[in-house]
Amino acid sequence: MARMRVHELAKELDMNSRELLDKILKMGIVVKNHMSTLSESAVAKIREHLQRDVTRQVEEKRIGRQVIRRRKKIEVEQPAEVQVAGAGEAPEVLGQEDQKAAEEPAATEIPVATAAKPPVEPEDVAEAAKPPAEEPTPSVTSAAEAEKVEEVSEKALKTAIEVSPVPEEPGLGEAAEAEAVHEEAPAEPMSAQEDSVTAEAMEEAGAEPVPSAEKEKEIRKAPAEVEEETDQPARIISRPEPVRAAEEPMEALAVVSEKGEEEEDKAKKKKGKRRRRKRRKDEPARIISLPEIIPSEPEEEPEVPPTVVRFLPEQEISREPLRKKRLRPDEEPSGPEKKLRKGRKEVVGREELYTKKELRAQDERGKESLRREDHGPQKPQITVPKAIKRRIRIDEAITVANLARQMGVKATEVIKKLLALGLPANINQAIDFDAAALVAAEFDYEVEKAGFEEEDILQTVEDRPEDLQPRPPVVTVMGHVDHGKTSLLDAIRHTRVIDQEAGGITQHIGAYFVELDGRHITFLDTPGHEAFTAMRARGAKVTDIVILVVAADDGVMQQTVEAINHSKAAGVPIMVAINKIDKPNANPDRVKRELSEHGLLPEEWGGDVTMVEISAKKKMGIEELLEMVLLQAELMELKANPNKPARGRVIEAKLDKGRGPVATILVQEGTLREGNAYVCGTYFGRVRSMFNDKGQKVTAAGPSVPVEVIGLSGVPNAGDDFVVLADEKQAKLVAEHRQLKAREKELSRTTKVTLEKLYGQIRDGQIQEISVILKTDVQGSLEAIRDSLLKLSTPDVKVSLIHAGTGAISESDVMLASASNALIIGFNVRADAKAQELAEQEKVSIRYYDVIYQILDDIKDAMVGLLEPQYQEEIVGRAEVRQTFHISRIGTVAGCYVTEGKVERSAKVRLLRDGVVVWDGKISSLKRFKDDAREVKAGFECGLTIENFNDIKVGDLLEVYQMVEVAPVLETRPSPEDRPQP
Ligand SMILES: Nc1nc2c(ncn2[C@@H]2O[C@H](COP(=O)(O)OP(=O)(O)OP(=O)(O)O)[C@@H](O)[C@H]2O)c(=O)[nH]1
Repeated sequence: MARMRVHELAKELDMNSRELLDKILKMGIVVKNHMSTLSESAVAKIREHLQRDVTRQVEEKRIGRQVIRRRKKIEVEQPAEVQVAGAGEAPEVLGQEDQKAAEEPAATEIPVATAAKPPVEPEDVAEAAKPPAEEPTPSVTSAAEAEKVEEVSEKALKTAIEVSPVPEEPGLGEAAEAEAVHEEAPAEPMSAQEDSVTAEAMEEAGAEPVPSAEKEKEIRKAPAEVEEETDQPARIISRPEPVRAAEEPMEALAVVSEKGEEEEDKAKKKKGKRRRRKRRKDEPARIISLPEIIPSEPEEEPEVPPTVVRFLPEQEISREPLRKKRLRPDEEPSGPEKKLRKGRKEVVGREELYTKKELRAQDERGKESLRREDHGPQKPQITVPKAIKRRIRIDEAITVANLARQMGVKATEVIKKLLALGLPANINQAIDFDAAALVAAEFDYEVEKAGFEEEDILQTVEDRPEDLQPRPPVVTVMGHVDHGKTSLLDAIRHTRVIDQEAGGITQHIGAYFVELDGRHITFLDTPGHEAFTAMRARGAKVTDIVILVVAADDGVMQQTVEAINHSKAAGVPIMVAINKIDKPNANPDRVKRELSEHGLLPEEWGGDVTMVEISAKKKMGIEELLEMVLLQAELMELKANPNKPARGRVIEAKLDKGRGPVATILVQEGTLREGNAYVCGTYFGRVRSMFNDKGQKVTAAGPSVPVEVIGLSGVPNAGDDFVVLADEKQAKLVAEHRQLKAREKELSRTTKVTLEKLYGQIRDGQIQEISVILKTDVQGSLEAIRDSLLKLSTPDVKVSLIHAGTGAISESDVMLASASNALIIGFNVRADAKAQELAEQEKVSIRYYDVIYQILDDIKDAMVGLLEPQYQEEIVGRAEVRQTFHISRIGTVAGCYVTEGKVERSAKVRLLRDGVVVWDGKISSLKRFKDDAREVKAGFECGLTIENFNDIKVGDLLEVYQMVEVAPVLETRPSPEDRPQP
């Protein structure tokens, strides 16, 4: 027999571990608790001691005639006194079994084991050894109970059970008792003596000593190891699980007894399902080897309470710090625990991850973020561009779309603002600088006039004085009609150009280059002040000297004066050529006198105007005139720098069938060469080839030299500039920019006033008067029409005569009309082609008449249109209400009888009650029976409803009326200030 533990021995002896423990202690054998190991000699001693105390008796009692109750009777003798180390009290002696007590329910039979209580009967002990939870309250009178008692008694023959004085609770079974012992065990400190005894006993068995209490605690803290042990069959038994606590003694008894399978099986059956399950799980062989294994593994120390063993691992693991760096070397997991950690998903608390300091820091940060959240989430903020970015550069006009894009707003917003400003425009329409500035201000943007960007490219460098060289003068001929301008140019050309050329074929290029004694003069073959003005209107200042031709026989005429004025305005010096001196009625002095009246005083009269008497027809005084021109040029010190890229002006341009666009360019400065890249107006290109005024091909043209240039991408306008650039790319850039500007300008150009639009413009407050430019064929009709027009003026609308004159409608007239927003009336005259073209460009309205009263009627109608429309009430019909109906959703329907005229669906209605107007509104519905009607005539009945009015009563009178527009009547009384002008 090997060593045994107390509880195993108790099981073998079929008695309570506590009781056995007490008995052992009383025997003087030092044990700590029921798990303490007993040496072989101690076991033998205990057995011997207990067996002596048990005697077997069978008690028979006749209950009836045929019934004899036979009971096993265990008589417990007074055990021999054993000296118990450390226990001063004498062992208790069990008294005789009370017969009656056996018949009482087991629950009540279980004695409360206290030191003061009487001994417990053997039957009671046997009963108490069974798990009370599985055993119903037995009735000792039943046969089954008799058998049970008999079996227990048989076991009791081998064992002596001594009831210990350990306190018990009534009804508490062995299992609970055992568990209580288990739980108490760890708390009980093991004395040094006990340790030594236990260790000694273990040494005898060749096993390792039982670990100390401290060690045991450490083992409990190593849950993984304990958990791992559960996989080892031999150790399962050694682990005092709570569910098995009550079974352990019985199991041990069964194993150790080896009395036969029968006894064991019987015992198993009585233990119920849990017992059977245990048996299936545990293999006998392992159980047998139990004693040898237990001491070899200190961590198997079954001192650990079952509850602790079961739940401790996870608790302990969860408390394990996650971070390895925090682990001390002795805390490092190893072996099974390490494996366990690998395979298990661990839940680690925040407190285990961070130190207290870190946690405090995190809490502070959390509070800070909460404080920030208190302010609410940040909303997207609309960033306002800097002031420098809120400036928009506009040349002369800008499209609505472009403006909106530059401001970063929707085009519709811009259009709305424009409408609010009274400037209706669509998205593609260009608005001028002023309108753009107004709209931009609405969006907090500034508009600044963009310095012409191309100026950055077309840089004009001031020439140094030493670079300047004398250049030929450029001369324009002006004069009144038929005074001989063309004849003069022809005379110069023939004498100075054609006559010198062999062959005499001169190509007309609009300019002549005349040589006189090695000196040159450039004549522009565009006589007349219209062209001069047109050139000037484009900013082209090409003429150095004006030759004013005045016929000696005719004197100063209207266009002579205009030419004088135009020249003076341009600041161009004038030289006078008194022509037709060959005529007999020529009177040069009269001409000089008349010219002096216009500020041109001849030199011989002390003035500064050179006057040369010539005859174009007779070619007289031509060279003298040229000499005087050259002299004038010398006085003017006309100079230019020929050593730089050329700049010039377009004198004339046309589309040649064979050569494409051809332009006559007057080089004003620099030298134009073949191959030069240039920009000309809105076109660009390279100079493919050049020809002079004689049709000769040239490779270079200096200042004041007219050349015909081929290689243009389009036909430019007269007066356009011509600039040579470094490369064609730059030229293209400038040209495209100009095209864009021209387009915007064209789009922004508002149509000038027309007679048809006058009314609208006056109504919108744009026009308070009608401006007219009158051109007639004769002076007489001019005066008649002028007086009639001025008489049309009324206090509401004023007719303003901007300009009146005889002759065809000229470009000047168109330009004037464009500038003054006037319309042109031509009486028996027409506009010339250029004027017509210009009028189309400038959107100037020209109206032609041949009957005076038609002019007056049209103007009068236009003026009438200017007046606010007037409306007059017209009664359509009358009706009386004879019945009313109220219909939900519709309201009150008036059943009426039309007494007069008719009732119209679209008409207005006035409701009269006792002669008082109660309501004035519109008819909302009109029905004839059930059908909608457009009108109901007198003598018929109808039903009608009035818009937004339901208080219709029987007897009300309805007056149906409509507002009719009445033509306004103009007051014929002229304004005092609108007297006919001289
Ligand atoms: N006797 C005489 N007749 C001249 C002279 N110069 C021009 N004429 C005549 O005057 C008329 C008009 O001459 P133009 O050269 O056409 O005059 P213009 O100024 O060019 O006329 P417009 O082009 O209509 O403005 C022609 O019949 C010429 O023959 C001249 O010196 N003496």
